[in-house]
Amino acid sequence: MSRLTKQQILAQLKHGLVASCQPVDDGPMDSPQIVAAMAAASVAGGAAALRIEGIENLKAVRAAVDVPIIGIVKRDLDDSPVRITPFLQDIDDLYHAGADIIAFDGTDRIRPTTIDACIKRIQALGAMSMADCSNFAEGSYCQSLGVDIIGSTMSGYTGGEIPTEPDVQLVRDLVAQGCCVMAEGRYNTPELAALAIENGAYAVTVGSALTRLEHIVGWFVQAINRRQGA
Ligand SMILES: CC(=O)N[C@H](C=O)[C@@H](O)[C@H](O)[C@H](O)COP(=O)(O)O
Repeated sequence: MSRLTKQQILAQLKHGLVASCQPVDDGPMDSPQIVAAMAAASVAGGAAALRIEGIENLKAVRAAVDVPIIGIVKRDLDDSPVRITPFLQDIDDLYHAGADIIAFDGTDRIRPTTIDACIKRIQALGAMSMADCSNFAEGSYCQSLGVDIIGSTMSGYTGGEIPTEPDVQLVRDLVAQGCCVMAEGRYNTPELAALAIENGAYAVTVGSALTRLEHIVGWFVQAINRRQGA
């Protein structure tokens, strides 16, 4: 498989929309064929890149599109809250399935593999790295270790109530620190996605609002029910 260079990937990503095609687990759309169709439809709509979970999904998407793919593997571990690409083997598998950028959890929590080891493995393979962080300290730390892209992905997901709005302030702070920032997490409308870019994000990733049909339908139903006082 021919691979994009880092320069080509960054040029393609710049100020672009990344469509995260992650169906609801075990839902009716959770199959590689459907994920590949979502990915192709997203590219047809103008997505600059894709974020894909799981090796089988990644292989199916790689065969269907040419745009850069951010690959992740999600696991539920017994002894760590870290879910996104926790093992070095996951990194190898994602690379060989065709990921251009490999994202991993960059939070400061108990984890099976150090952040440093993840970065070194991704670099050794020649892929680009992305750290999914929840706050400024984590983002700065990952940046200091040489991660290519810092994502705001985990903001709001490491404890407490999940906010409804995206963490635009974190994007601003990381940009001011000199990071190449992927705004991600709850950018649920076109206006919010545009706001991320306005605030200096290199690119913005949108998932639920594009590809989790159960969530989207639920938002509409809830709005109707609220209006009716239900
Ligand atoms: C916290 C976590 O595990 N986030 C995941 C990371 O891959 C996905 O579940 C999100 O859908 C993705 O980050 C995009 O965000 P949103 O769906 O809000 O547009």
